[in-house]
Amino acid sequence: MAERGAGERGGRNERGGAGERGRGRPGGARGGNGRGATTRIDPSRQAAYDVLRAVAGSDAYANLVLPGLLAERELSGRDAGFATELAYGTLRLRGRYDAILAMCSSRGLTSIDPGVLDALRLGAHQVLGMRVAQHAAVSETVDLVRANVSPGAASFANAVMRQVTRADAAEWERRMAERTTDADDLLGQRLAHPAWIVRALRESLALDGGTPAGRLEAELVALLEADNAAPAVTLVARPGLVDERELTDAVEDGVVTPAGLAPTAWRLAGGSPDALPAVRQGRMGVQDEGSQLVALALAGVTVTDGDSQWADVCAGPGGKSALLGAVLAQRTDELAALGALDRPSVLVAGEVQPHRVGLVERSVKALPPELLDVVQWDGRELGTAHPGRFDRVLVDAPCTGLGALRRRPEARWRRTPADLKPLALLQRELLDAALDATRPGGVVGYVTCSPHVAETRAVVEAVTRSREDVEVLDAVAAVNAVVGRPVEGLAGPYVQLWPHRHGTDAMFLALLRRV
Ligand SMILES: C[S@@+](CC[C@H](N)C(=O)[O-])C[C@H]1O[C@@H](n2cnc3c(N)ncnc32)[C@H](O)[C@@H]1O
Repeated sequence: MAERGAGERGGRNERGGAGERGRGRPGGARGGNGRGATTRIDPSRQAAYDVLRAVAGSDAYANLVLPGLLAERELSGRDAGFATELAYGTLRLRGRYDAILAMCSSRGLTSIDPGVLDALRLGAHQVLGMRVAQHAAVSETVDLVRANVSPGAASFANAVMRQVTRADAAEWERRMAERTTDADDLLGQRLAHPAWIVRALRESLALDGGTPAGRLEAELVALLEADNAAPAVTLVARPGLVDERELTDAVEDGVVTPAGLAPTAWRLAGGSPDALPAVRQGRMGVQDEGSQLVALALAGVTVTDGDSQWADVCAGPGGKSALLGAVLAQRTDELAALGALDRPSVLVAGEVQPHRVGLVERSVKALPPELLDVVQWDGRELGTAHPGRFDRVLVDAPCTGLGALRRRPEARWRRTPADLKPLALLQRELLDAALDATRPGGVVGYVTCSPHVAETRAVVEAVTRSREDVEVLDAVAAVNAVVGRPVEGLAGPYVQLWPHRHGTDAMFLALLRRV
């Protein structure tokens, strides 16, 4: 064991001198299950392993489990960074590592103990996806299995890991190609996406007029690669709540840089967003730049004859409600100064899940309370509850989330094609209800964080075909107006943003005027 410890430290030093990380801290397992009583398990690897087990065993979300686990085990700095990269990277690239492990194991993956399989996935990521020394990755994986599963399983893990180290990533890709005839399957294995998602993304890129001619396959690869890269943290500075001086100081101090498209969007240079007082106070928040762009585009479309009644149909957890609310507050002040406010302004933010209603309330805490009406509702009933009431309505519909795969490492392996049909039906019902609740002349923004055609243009086209009171607006012009210049790679009339093209989640926006 002593030699393993030394080897392990060597491996870490190759990653940047974190040799003594985690020693003597609470949280390091010492022979879990009492089976390997003398083995000292690296706390970071144990934390990553526990995240994978939680994700597999209880449908937990890694980004919700990991922070609590790191805090509970007092892992910070490099230890926390290593555990995070190990857990998220392994979860993202799971399909790739499974394809490789299948070639290294004498048993089919489905007959391997799930705990052993997760440890092997972590080991494969250390060898093939991180710069951890091979001997360290092998011995730490074996120790993890011995401590968490059994000594017998540890020798199996040792045999598999030794096979994994016998080839480099390029050689494993060559071997994958030998075993697969389906091109989407192979691309999916290489770049760790299920084949049905590869096909769906290709279809969406093919229908997107922003995809340059002859570049479909190259764009697809760039998109899949972008899904595998951890995104930078983007903040929103809610208009009217953060003053210019505060932002200038944050830029001068190297804390943030302008994100580049939305005027409200700022990239965090590093560290925790909560370190910023404006974030703690709800004047700023963590929000993808694409989410900001689509909300600001809806808020910017010209609406005449009153603009005080806004609704956010699917509000939880409240990021877009907070941005729309801040814009509405500013607009209300401007109208009041001109004596042109016809009635009190309100943003009704509704959400079906009670606990997410609470999240919305937290998100909008910095806004004037009289401006926000946070409610629990089923958005499908909006049209009958409030016919023709609203000037602007956002439908940020529940969706597969295929546009935010880089943020939710496990999501791509959880979703199945069977999710699409019920979601598409719900999306159509929500959009229909939103149009019914909008007055003639008012505008609805239909948004998804999925680029899947079944959830985007197919929903919009099904609804617009079935009604005669809807005009499709040019959403590209609305986004360009927000950015202040033409954004490359947008074709219209809908907006489809892409991680590899725009550095945002793959958000979709359609703007519809009720006529
Ligand atoms: C994509 S999320 C919205 C994200 C939110 N707009 C934001 O920016 O923070 C979709 C939300 O719709 C909610 N939802 C699902 N079905 C709904 C329904 N029938 N009525 C209202 N909300 C619903 C989900 O619970 C989820 O919180």
